[in-house]
Amino acid sequence: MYQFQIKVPASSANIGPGFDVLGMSLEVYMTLDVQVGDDKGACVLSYEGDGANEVPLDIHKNMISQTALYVLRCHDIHEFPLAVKIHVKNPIPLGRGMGSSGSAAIAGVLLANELAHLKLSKLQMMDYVLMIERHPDNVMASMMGGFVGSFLRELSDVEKEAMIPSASDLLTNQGFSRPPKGLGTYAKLPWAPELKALVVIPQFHLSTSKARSVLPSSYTKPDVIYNLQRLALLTTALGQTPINAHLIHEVMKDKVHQPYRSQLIPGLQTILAQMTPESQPGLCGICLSGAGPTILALATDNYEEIAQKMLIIFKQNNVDCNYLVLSPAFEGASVTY
Ligand SMILES: Nc1ncnc2c1ncn2[C@@H]1O[C@H](COP(=O)(O)OP(=O)(O)O)[C@@H](O)[C@H]1O
Ligand SMILES: N[C@@H](CCOP(=O)(O)O)C(=O)O
Repeated sequence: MYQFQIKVPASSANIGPGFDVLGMSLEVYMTLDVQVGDDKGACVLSYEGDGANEVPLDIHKNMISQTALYVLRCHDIHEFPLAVKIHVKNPIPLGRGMGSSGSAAIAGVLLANELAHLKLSKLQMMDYVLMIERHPDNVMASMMGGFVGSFLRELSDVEKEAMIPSASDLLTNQGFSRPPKGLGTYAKLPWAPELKALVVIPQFHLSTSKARSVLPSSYTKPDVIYNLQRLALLTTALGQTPINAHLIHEVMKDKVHQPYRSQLIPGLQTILAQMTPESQPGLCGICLSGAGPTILALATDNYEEIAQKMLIIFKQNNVDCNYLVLSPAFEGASVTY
């Protein structure tokens, strides 16, 4: 018998104008305590934490084990190689824009990699993660750690066919294809040590698929230019000391996803309009975290005061929230024996 622990941080993706491009890992960790037996046998899942009442424990329905089984199938292995007990502790809130599904997919790929001794590198494992999550920003940050920019490789027509089965078909084994190799490329970006992430987490779920369904299929040239100009400066502005709060506030503005998603998040527009470095000393930039409804405020001080102001605006919109002040999880996902 042997045991190991998988640890995967949460994430906050997009960071304003970097839709599907930028992400930061957050030091809230989902852990899997894994005990592997000596013989063949069942895979038994147990779970505590956020979503304990809704996350299925059937290995063919749970996203972590489904992802692990998908990776094993890609290596012509059709069940867990040995009996295994997996205890999941998950403090990452589900369906809130803090990357819970991405972290679950990463945990599943790391699990398969260990159980079948696949010896895949983190970047190779990302090919499987990206078949499930399809956008790189949140998962690349959780896997690699820190503040990360990423993109997906352009695919040939043959490779595009591999992407035809939906993630849900791959997970439920209704469809099958292996990932194209080298799908994701990333760079770790500088992060000023005085910057912390204040996440204000509304008490309602918004699935990423619903939040993507309200986005338009095309954008105007001025809106694209607006985001590109800010994105270019943002990648430097968040790494500079001393912090330039006014610059950060301006370059975290977005016209590609937030305006469309505000219909799903009561209070978002007011928060983005009212919360500025002038009105809230210590605040730098503010944006939707991932697909929402969580708000990410980057700040250097006065976290409690900034959070309370946002809680009041959400309350005026009948939304209750809690909040956390977090640093980036610089190490990313890990496995320890
Ligand atoms: N630890 C987990 N174990 C199993 N499934 C999970 C876990 N975390 C997330 N999920 C799945 O991912 C869904 C949420 O994903 P999504 O809508 O993308 O929101 P998020 O912004 O939290 O990633 C959950 O409803 C659940 O199906
Ligand atoms: N770029 C994606 C990021 C989704 O992140 P999540 O944390 O909400 O899963 C998007 O904005 O749709």
